[in-house]
Amino acid sequence: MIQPQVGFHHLPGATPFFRIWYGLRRDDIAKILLGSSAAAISGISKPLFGYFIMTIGSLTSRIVSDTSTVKSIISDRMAVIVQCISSILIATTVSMFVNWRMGLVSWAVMPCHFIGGLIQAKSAKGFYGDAAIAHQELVSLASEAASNIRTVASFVYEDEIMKKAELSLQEPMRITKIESMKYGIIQGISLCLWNIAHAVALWYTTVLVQRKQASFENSIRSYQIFSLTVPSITELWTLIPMVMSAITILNPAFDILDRETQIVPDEPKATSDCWLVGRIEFQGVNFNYPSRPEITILDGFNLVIEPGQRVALVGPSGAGKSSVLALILRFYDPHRGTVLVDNKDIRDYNLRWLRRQIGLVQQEPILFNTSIRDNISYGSEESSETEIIQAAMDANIHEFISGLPEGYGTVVGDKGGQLSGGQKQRIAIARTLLKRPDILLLDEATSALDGESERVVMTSLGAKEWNNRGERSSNITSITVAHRLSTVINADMIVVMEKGKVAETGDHQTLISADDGVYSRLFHLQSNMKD
Ligand SMILES: Nc1ncnc2c1ncn2[C@@H]1O[C@H](COP(=O)(O)OP(=O)(O)OP(=O)(O)O)[C@@H](O)[C@H]1O
Repeated sequence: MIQPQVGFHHLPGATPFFRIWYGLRRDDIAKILLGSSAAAISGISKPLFGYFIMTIGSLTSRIVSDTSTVKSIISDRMAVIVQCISSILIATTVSMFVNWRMGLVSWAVMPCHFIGGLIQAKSAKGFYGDAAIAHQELVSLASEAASNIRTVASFVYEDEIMKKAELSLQEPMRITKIESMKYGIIQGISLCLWNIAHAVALWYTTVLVQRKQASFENSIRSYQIFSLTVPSITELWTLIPMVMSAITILNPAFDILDRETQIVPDEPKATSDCWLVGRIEFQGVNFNYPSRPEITILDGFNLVIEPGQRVALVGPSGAGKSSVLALILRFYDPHRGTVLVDNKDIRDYNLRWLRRQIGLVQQEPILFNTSIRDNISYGSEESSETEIIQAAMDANIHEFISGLPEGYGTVVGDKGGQLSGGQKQRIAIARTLLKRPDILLLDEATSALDGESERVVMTSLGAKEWNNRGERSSNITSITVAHRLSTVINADMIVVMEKGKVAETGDHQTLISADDGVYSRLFHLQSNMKD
């Protein structure tokens, strides 16, 4: 199965706080604070990722919780912080004006609040961070379990999932308990410092009155200004830790955004108005997945597919068939060697344009919880009803759709759950045909169809040509990956793969006549199983 590539592109690296407020880059700040060499040593440069490896759950959790954190930092907390700072400044000026001695005392006791606030900030950091991580793990687990609910239920795995959920919360809960106790004590100390500041200010007020250095009215005014401002100071110091902790939570979110894909979809920029003829060539391709660099998947792989040819890739599981399709779609680049499309290196095409010319149908098609019509026209929204129906006919699904009470307006349910596997596959084939691809990649795309249905679909796909593109009328190039050899019997060329290499090529008749060949052995094995 081919996994889709998800790329996050070109977001500048910056710490969240500064990125939000000043748009400064992280390495700029590091350079300012530490000097450029420190930035290099600390590895602050942007990470490069060939592939994005993350569960849907944790990604969803980040999107939901982190974006609301950004909102709360920007819209709520920052407004209050600015309000506190301005009221402190105004109050200090006024109290200096009323009685400068009192004004100075107000400033003199400020360190009590600063120290209390700093201790709070330090203790709050770990407190919020752990809760966020625990939440993320739980969301990931819940989303995975919910999206695979049938597998979970069929293995009676519900209790295990509950245990895992409890387990994932145990350690953070232990840490949170300790942290909340620490936080409470620290909060108490900081309130104590707050009261000390009040007591000192009040005591000094009485001293000033006794020494006649201030009138009773002015000293009361000055003390009132001070005491009314202290809550702002305290609030400021309770908000700053919150913002600091929120920034800690945001760091992983920005780490995701800072990821850059090695395969940039918009380079080179130039696209083409033409279509592809459909010639594909693999020249000495060596390939391994970035997540498992030690395992060679394709080893000196050579293959030429002529325009309009119907090619089948067969071979034992794990031979690298789907990986060949992944390279044509440029989900990955080969480690060594070249993939050519129409005699041009695949890397020289604008990737988005190239992918638009290629249709892929996978074994487990992804359908959306919307109508059959919308599912078929996905990505080809400008298509007419006639074109949608024609695509459905080619995929041998029109009859079934017409028989439904709501026809093409029938909603297919979450992930197409209200349809059978074969119906989903045929809708996915119709969707891909509507895209009018020049190259069609079928990865076990008809595995859920019965023999007759598969024959109709494969015959229709084999004869497919897009006549309405000017002078062009050649068949589309198709590559079919299949385990069931009856699927590929009519292919123009069957490529038998073994351990990342081409073991045999030829049409069905040629390959079957080689008694000791891999294809012949597989074919007879499958025929015997049928008997
Ligand atoms: N995303 C991935 N990361 C790491 N290894 C992978 C990845 N996808 C596939 N592989 C490994 O690459 C090898 C070839 O996989 P591939 O899917 O191309 O084989 P295949 O011939 O299509 O197999 P099957 O017929 O079972 O679908 C396998 O050993 C598989 O474990």
